[in-house]
Amino acid sequence: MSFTDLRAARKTKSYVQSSIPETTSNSSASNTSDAQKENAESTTKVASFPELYKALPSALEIRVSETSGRGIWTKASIRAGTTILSLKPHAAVLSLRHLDSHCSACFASATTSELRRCTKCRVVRYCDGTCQNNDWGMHKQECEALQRWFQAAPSSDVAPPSDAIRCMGRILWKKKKSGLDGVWSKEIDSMQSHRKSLQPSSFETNTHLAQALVQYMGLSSPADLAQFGLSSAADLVDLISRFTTNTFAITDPSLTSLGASVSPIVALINHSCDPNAVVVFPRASADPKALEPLMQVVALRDIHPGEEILTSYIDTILPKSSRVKTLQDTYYFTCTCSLCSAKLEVDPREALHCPKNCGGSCPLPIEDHSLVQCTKCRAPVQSTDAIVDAVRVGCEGLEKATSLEFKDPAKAIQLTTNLIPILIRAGLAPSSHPLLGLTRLHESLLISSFPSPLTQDYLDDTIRTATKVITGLSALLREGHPVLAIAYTELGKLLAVDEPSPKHLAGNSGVISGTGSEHSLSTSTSQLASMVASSSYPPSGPARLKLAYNTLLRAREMLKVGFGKDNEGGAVGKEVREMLASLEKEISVWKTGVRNALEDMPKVQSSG
Ligand SMILES: C[S@@+](CC[C@H](N)C(=O)[O-])C[C@H]1O[C@@H](n2cnc3c(N)ncnc32)[C@H](O)[C@@H]1O
Repeated sequence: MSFTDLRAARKTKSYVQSSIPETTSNSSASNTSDAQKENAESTTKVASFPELYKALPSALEIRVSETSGRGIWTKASIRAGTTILSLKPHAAVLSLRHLDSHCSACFASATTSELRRCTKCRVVRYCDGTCQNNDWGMHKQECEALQRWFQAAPSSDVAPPSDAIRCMGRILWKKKKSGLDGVWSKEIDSMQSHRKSLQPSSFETNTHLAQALVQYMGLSSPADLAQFGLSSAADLVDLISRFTTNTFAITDPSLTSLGASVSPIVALINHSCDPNAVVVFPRASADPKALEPLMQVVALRDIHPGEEILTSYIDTILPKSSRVKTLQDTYYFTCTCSLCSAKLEVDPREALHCPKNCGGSCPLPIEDHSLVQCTKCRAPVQSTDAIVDAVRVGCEGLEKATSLEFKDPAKAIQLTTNLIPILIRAGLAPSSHPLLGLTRLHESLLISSFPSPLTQDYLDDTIRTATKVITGLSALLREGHPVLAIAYTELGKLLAVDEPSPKHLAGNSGVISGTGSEHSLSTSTSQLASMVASSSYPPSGPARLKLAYNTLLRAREMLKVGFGKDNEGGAVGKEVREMLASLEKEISVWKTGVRNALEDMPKVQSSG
């Protein structure tokens, strides 16, 4: 058992003994066998808190493992696309960027003028009085705290506190309101903390956060802390550690991050870089006002009885070294999942095309002058130092462009435009890091900067970029993964946009070279990869419509997995169904037009 395992085991003990991690002594699990015994007993002891986790369906159970502490296992078979858990988070807040464009209660998006702003704090906005009333229990004290925050601010342009601070504020006020011994509070207190393992840098960050939280909540003495079940500043740092380990990003149905949320039940799920389930917010509840934001855990593949439900805490398109670092820095464990322990000859996240184009691939060289060759034809890769340099520059550029995405999109797009060709010339496969990250960012920048009027070249360039994103993602993600489903949806939508100056009207038939006819417009990854390499891609006119239709059909199937089949892929699934219906009409109008034209043709010929 590694040190990390032992540490995870200790955490299990702390939960089992008191359900309040901060009271655990570090010396209580001083050796591996003690820890193993304690973990073995934990399953029974978890059951001794029957009042907690009532929302867990009976087909699921909490078990404790030596390596990862508590987790959720299934007793029944679960089919891909099944919604395993569906619940409202204990607490949720919008990030600063979305406070003016989304309702702070149900998280629906709207224009700023459609939303009603709270007249007192002037920070949060709501769809209407119903949403405002629904949120009042949470917002009441938050509202006073926000007013205090601005009164104490040195200038009028000070931003509200970060989403982490506002979310922790909501948690503490709700704990007090619902009773420190109540189920709600106990579930929050039972979430795993890594206070004792904090790195010095994280400790410093958490201490700063603690200071901001104290200021925001207007706490000035230990007595003030006691009302929230906290007895010292160390308890506050512990709350922050628990928050960091157990927070989920709230996303909209297209996976744009909207803010932060905490759900103690969903936080019981352990991590895998090759997950069998995913956490999404499909926005498909029957009563959006009261139930949203509804958090759902959906099965990405069939899961068998006795299997653990595992989601990914991080972006799995990243190479192993980045995943290991993030998991260690933020979650304090070393991942031993099937992907991390697989001995891959070439990881598609770090792959080069064969220099002889034999169809094989080569691992990325990791240092200058390292010897790499194609795993199929054994052709050696030349100029490895130039490739290493290109990757380094690409990684730095990706970081910079990501930080500029909203602050200075023109600069960000300049960076992605310059860097992508460098990495392509270096031979990186579309699924390789940082090429895939840059291509995804480039697509999203192109879409958000659509010129008015839109030009054919700009639209076609965006379509080519979206196609390359799918080619890269398909090598890494399971069919039906929500990220892939949204990528197909984006491409389908782009293909369905009215062409500003259609090529087919300028004499181009709209048939893609290499595909023969519009009937062979397949959306398989290999077909998309060969299409995007052709100079006549994307097609124009009817062939484009047909490709849009096929792409959206594929997206609909994937959305039904990634966002749940019960709700037919959530809000995006619904939008795609509507688009398919209107494309069907467009295609049939076009077919009728062609038929009529063909029927008219002989008459024209005979009269001539
Ligand atoms: C969100 S919690 C998951 C539930 C947690 N196991 C518990 O007992 O409350 C995240 C923490 O669980 C542990 N964990 C999650 N996945 C793990 C894994 N694959 N291997 C080892 N530890 C893991 C780590 O300590 C991590 O910080």
